[in-house]
Amino acid sequence: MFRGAFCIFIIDMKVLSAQQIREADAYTITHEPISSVLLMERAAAECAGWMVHTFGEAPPPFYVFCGMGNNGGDGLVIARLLRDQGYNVHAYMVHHSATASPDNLANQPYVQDVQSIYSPADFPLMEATGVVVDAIFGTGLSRPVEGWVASILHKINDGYGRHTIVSIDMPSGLMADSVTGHAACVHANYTLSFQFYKLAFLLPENAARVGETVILPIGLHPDFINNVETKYHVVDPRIVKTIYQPRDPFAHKGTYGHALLVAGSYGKMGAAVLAARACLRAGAGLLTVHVPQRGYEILQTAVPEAMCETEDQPTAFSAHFHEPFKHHQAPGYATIGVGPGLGTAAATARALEKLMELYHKPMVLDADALNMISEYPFLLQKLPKDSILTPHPKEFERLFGPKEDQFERLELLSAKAVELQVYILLKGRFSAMACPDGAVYFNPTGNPGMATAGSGDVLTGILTGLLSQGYTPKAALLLGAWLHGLAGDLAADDISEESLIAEDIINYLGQAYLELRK
Ligand SMILES: NC(=O)C1=CN([C@@H]2O[C@H](COP(=O)(O)OP(=O)(O)OC[C@H]3O[C@@H](n4cnc5c(N)ncnc54)[C@H](O)[C@@H]3O)[C@@H](O)[C@H]2O)[C@@H](O)CC1
Ligand SMILES: [K+]
Repeated sequence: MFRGAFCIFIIDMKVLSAQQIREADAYTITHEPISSVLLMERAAAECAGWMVHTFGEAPPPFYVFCGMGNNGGDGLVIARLLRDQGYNVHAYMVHHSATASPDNLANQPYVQDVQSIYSPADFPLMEATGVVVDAIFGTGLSRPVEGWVASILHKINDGYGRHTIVSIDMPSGLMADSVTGHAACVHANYTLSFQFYKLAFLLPENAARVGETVILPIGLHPDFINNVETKYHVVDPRIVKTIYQPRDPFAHKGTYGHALLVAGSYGKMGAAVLAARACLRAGAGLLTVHVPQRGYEILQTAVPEAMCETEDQPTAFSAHFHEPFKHHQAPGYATIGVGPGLGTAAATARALEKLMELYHKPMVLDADALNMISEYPFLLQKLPKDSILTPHPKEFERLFGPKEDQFERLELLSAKAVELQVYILLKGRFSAMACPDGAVYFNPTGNPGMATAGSGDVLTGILTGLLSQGYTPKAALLLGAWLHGLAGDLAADDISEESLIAEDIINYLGQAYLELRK
């Protein structure tokens, strides 16, 4: 018996634009109410607290570079608070504008010995080690940083590796919602971002600038956050714990669905094996794997828990599918995952087309299934509604065309999910998952060790296994991407990122599930 879709209320972490953050700020000041200078104090106190907690054991000298807006105001307050705690703090004011913001001005009298910087010649000599606090520009940056101020940012970057660079709210020079390109920008080790991720942090081209993101709550008003409409979201533990459904004590294997995986071809049976193992470890009740005739023994030996089927009339040693999948059975499956190691033979593409004509529940399409769709774009119109597509950037480009930068790619991702009424997961450091309503969720789990052969096959298996159990496509997608990344993180903690192989992600999936129970 196939369990019905879970009814889930999904909460999430919104990604606000710079303009929306300003509105959140203004709303909080009016409705909490709190003065803007006290809100600055609260934000800066969070930063100073984080620094004491992180660097407090062997206090380094702190070099705090302040701008003339409110980001610089934060810097001034941080300098004061750290000095109050007895730390050795050097403070600087980078005079990039003629006037300072009112809250910056209000804080200036309380910080003594602030050295002014008017040109690169004023840049200080710093000790070999220390913490550089970058509070020059935040969300108020309105254009690329140029001229002597750009030189100051470059000089800060010259210390990267010797100094720990902590950017307040944003690395100075980074545009929050648009392309920074090659413009000058601080390269931070840590970015202490107030309350929200900024979209720029989630783009691969900015990874080296942002470093590790730490989100610090500063008490912006919950009414505003709940009501503000955003397209972009970051998945967090609260969301996945809400989605996750512990097992029913009265369950039997039929409760968790019968999944079909269509995968493997000559030389690529490993992809089928990995997807099958991942599907079972994700919790599918029953699994049938459809492989070419010559992959039969491999699959049966490597994954004894799965059932295996081949073509009705197998061609001897057939390397690809020449027969349609078992069409008469297809509708009975809870879901179907298609693509890992499948090959792109014309006969296989025809079989895929027939499968999509026959099967109307959401399926998972990856790898060669996507490559065949790129080759025969009319297949896009035959995708079952709410299916999940999981392209890596090259597959995405083959499917939907090239884009100049990730901002444009995300727009296209969202538009295609709406147009085709499917879910599309664009793989990357923060995999971006677009929904049929246009919303885009970023998954924060995972590490570079997962950039390894077969990692995508494992994700296909996990998603198929979750759909099979009755999770809705959206729930399966958000939970599956999270679990996949978390299993990779747990594996890397034990065996290193370098040694991590796809099988390890499967082996740590159980521990990732246990984390959800904590
Ligand atoms: N929005 C919020 O919720 C809060 C914001 N706070 C801080 O306020 C910051 C935003 O402050 P502001 O709006 O004052 O903006 P910023 O402090 O980021 O910068 C604005 C200043 O930079 C100048 N500027 C912009 N682009 C420039 C360029 N390319 N070259 C030279 N000068 C340039 C502007 O003329 C202005 O003087 C946030 O990043 C955060 O650090 C916190 O103090 C408290 C809460
Ligand atoms: K900054």
